[in-house]
Amino acid sequence: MEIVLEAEQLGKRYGKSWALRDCSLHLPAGRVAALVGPNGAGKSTLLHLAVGLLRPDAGAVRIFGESPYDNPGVLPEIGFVAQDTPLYRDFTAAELVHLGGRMNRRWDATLARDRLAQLGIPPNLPVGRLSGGQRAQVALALALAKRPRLLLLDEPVASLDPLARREFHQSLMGSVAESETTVLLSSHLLADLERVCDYLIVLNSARVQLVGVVDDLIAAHRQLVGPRHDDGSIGGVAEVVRASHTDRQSTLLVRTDGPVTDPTWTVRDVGLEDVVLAYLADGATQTSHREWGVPA
Ligand SMILES: Nc1ncnc2c1ncn2[C@@H]1O[C@H](COP(=O)(O)OP(=O)(O)OP(=O)(O)O)[C@@H](O)[C@H]1O
Repeated sequence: MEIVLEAEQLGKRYGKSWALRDCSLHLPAGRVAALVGPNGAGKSTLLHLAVGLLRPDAGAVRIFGESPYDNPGVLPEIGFVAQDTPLYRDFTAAELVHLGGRMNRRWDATLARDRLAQLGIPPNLPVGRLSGGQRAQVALALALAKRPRLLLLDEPVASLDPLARREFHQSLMGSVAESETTVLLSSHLLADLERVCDYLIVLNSARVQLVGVVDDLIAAHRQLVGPRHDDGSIGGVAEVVRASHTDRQSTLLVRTDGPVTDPTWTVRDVGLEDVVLAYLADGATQTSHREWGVPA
């Protein structure tokens, strides 16, 4: 199994605060991976480290075995669309496609033009006058024209309406299926991600909470509902990820290590959104409450 992106105890600090800490994970080739977490979790920081825009303060990140900060030779293999889809606003889409050809050794202008024509993007209008969604499509077309082996997208659909989001994801999936590109995209839209991603990385408060193949993660978690349960082990449960209680009843999101056969529990399957939200529920707000001087 080829590993495209590998982070080992990776950390980045701004002043005294860690934006990313002890981040260890790997992304196998051919995956379409979701990078999720609340605002300020460290998603953009991880992507910027992966593309060599930031230098790690601890540990290492390697893309195809190379440090992107120390070895710019790996950068032609990476396509990156930053959060605000920065483009030269006075240039037209046609000019940007042409410019890309002058700036990149490997450049598929035909692919970019075909995509943009298919999407009805006007070629001769300055991109600053296109809609947010159209600009996102131009940025994606330019990134794909690079024929990258790894494509990093920082909240690519944030400015799109639901229909445009669906079209964006469909066209992205079509392109990467053809080219076998590995994709890592950050987003807050969990329901959308479930449709397009087969690998998941959850960040919270600068730390990795969960990494793995989506189907494996879903298969390894269950919701249990039963009489109030405050403590003690449950057969088949490796970890209680999140618990909520009423006076008489407990609802648990658990990671299993076998079948849960105790008949006092009603066992339900969970979706990706349930799993992610359970891992994000704890811990994030403690520091914030302290800093604001209000009770948690
Ligand atoms: N240039 C910077 N200077 C100081 N702190 C920064 C800087 N960039 C990011 N941070 C801090 O690092 C932390 C992680 O930020 P980052 O942008 O990686 O989060 P994110 O998960 O991408 O958030 P969002 O979902 O809001 O885009 C935050 O606490 C942020 O305030």
